[in-house]
Amino acid sequence: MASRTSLLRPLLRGSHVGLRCLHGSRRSLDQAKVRQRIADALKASPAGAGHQLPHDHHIFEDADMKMLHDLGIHTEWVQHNASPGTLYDEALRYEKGSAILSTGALAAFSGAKTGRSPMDKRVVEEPSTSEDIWWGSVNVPLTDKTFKINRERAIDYLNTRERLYVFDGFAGWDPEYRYKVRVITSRAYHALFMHNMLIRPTEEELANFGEPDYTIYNAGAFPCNRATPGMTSGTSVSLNFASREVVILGTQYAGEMKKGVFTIMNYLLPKRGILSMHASANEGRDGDVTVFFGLSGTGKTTLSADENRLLIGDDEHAWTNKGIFNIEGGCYAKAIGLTREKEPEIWDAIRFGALLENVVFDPRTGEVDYEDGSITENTRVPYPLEYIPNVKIPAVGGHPKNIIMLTCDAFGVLPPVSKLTPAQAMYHFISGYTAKVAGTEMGVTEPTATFSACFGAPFMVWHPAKYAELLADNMSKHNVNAWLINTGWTGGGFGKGHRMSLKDTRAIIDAIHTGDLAKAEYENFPRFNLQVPKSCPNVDAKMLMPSKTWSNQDEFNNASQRLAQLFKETIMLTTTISRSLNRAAQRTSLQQLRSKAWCERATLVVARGHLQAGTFCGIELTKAEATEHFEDVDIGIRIEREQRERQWQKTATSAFACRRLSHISMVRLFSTEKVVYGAAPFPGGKLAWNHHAQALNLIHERRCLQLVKNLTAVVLEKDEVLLNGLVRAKFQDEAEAKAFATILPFFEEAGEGPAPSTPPRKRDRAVELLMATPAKTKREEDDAAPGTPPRCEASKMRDEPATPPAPKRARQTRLMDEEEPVSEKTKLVPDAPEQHSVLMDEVPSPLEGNRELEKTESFLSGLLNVGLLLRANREQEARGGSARVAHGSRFSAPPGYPQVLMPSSVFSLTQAVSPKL
Ligand SMILES: Nc1ncnc2c1ncn2[C@@H]1O[C@H](COP(=O)(O)OP(=O)(O)O)[C@@H](O)[C@H]1O
Ligand SMILES: C=C(OP(=O)(O)O)C(=O)O
Repeated sequence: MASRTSLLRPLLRGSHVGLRCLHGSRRSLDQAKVRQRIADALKASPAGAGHQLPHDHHIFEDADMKMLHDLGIHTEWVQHNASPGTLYDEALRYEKGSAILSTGALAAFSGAKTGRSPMDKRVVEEPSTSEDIWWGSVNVPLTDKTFKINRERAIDYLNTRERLYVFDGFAGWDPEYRYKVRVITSRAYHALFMHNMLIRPTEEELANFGEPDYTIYNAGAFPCNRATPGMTSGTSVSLNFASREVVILGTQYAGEMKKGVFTIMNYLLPKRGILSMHASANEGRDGDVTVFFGLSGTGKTTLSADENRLLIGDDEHAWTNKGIFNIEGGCYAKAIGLTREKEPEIWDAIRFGALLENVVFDPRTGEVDYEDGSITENTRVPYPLEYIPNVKIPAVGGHPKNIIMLTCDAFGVLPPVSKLTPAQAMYHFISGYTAKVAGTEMGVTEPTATFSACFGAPFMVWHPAKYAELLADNMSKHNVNAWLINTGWTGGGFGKGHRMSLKDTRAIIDAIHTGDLAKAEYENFPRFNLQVPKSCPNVDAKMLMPSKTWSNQDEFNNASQRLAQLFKETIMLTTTISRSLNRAAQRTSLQQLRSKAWCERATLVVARGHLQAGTFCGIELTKAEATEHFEDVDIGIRIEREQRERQWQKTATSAFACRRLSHISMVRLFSTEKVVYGAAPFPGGKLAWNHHAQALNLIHERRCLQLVKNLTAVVLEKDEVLLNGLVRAKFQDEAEAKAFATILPFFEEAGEGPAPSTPPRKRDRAVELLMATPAKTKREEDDAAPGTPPRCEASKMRDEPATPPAPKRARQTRLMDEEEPVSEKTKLVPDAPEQHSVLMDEVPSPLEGNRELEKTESFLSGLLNVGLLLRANREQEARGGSARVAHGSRFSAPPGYPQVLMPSSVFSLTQAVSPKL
């Protein structure tokens, strides 16, 4: 066994002396002279004998050099798309610990970081993309200024290096969706990694490469400055979609580059209506394609390498109207515990040109100990696709016949295989339940349950609904079978049971491919309502039903209940995320924010470490502004301070639950991961919450229905409804818009809270008025005399007059919320603000005339479906049945309810199949 110190000892010393003389050379030298000087230098070097003279294109052409100079890079020695042999040489000479192993693979070490650093990923917030991005804990915003500081720091560092490596390659095997990526790095190891992982250009393609679409500056050996605003550690991976750059500082884990490219593709492809997938894929002899979705460690690489099928790719794919294509040119397999018997294709791919990262080996023999995880559990081997014998090049395939969702269930509860309905497939795609395995992310040391939307939340850029909608669309068009496979634990959870055997998982996948599994008899797996086969060729039937593998049934029931609870909470979170509505709303100016009607309802909260006007779309304020405009400023500041002192939970619970919660409930609540959102009428206000379960309880049990209860609607145009005076929802036609308005009373009735204070007669009248309000055309509005207040049906209805003065040019009246019912809880808030009737022109809708309508629709349908389904579920359950929800984009309302056509949404599907507690 190799000792750690011996591993890190440089293998070759001083052999670069001769090469150094090149640094004085000027780039104006022609290439022949440069090559001659290298040859001379090599001859003079102690290791020179037999040293391979770099191929022509290893040295940049002058034009390319100029391109680098323009980026601020002035290092003279730049290897361009060097061959693996050259990169081996370079690594052996200049990178500590590098060695050629017995298989011919190159051993490389990534230093302190041996896994991804998701907490240190940042995305530049800038106008051209900010509305598209799903901001939150995955896509943490960064200012352009900080990005520039990091970029400059990276370039400064690269300029201190005597040798740099540039690799130009492609992402995407379909030429129509192919992007050019340039990687600039100070490590030969990184260049070889990207040589393996990107699609390698031919000589001709390289000659015509031109300007890249995206550039990655990998200065991972040098830390970022943690005092730079927005940086929280010495590591930073920052993406800038506007400048099309990625800057890496403070981590040499090579996976950051590959996942950086994937993140870029996850932005660019959906923007073009193409689904990108964190999935592997292979193809049968008959051309049938299988896609394996899964978070890291669930088995995408392992299971897609199948001797009976052609490998298309092991990690990142896209699905167009032609079929699927791989994004990458290589595979990135896990090496821990690797054996030839279990994973022969991967084992045989470990040869010259492949890298072995962070493995322990015997320096005398070069033999690797694959069981040794003492450097990291995340030992890896990147190799080119062609190293798998049965690979499909070009790496494209037809439309999938089977979609397999891989989950590594650390609870040991989910069956090894279940057949999914389309609704269940969407449900599991959106929830993305699995366990993070040790090592892949820094800090994860044992399997940890997680819900990673789209089975790859860390790499998604848009809201998960964007990917879910594309997947739902593709699946319905191409009649795909969907399966859920648990590659995690069985017979007990992590620590008690054991990992599903690879042999069984492979046998199950074989049976899917032969069609045997589809023909099997199925039984129901209770609580999760999954269809589980009673038998599967080459698998012990007892294995198939999880309860039968546990010795203690009480423990099984507890674990299953716990997991179901987690699912329930997560899907509730996911279905109610406001998508990018909050970003749209952010465009509202501070001036509008200062308008009295808004201020009175403002609540200050802390989100993303900044003081924000909670119910006002997350607009960031200075403390001075906050103090000037908001009476509640002290609470916000206190929270901010206490948050810093890590007393978040206490503060959140005491401050919000006792005092501010009902205040905020005025503007409705819903929640995402640990964050409670104020929804309509001012979406996007955020409250930080420490325990999302706790927050959910508050919302789910007490507030959710009030959330929908308080919606009001005005039919604006034939097909457009104005919701709560702010959010416009566009419907297919007038009938749908009217149906929407008609359904509102049902939400009101569905509320679990105290009866609304408005008498039913008034309520009916409101609906009548809503329905009767003639759709005002733009022309009619323009024709109205300036200064003439509009017909205010809402204020006619109300006992009190509308408070604000008539606007100069009013167009549309907002029908006000019903008064908030005064419950015991709201009484806790003596200063609960009043809601005022405001005319639209006074507080113009931030959504007006913008492109958010579609997103609004999705948001609304998600929101509304929650309300409808809760009621439907209750009623159906009361009758002893389960909720009835139609597949597709339509919600089938319970008998006696009007049939409501909702805009296309996957949310109704997901709600329908949520596990029963
Ligand atoms: N039943 C199983 N199915 C798939 N992988 C398994 C199974 N049991 C153990 N493993 C191990 O889990 C790891 C899966 O990793 P990998 O295939 O690289 O996942 P991904 O490509 O999804 O990140 C491999 O090390 C594999 O040997
Ligand atoms: C490389 C990674 O993913 P995967 O395990 O899916 O290859 C990663 O998450 O860093």
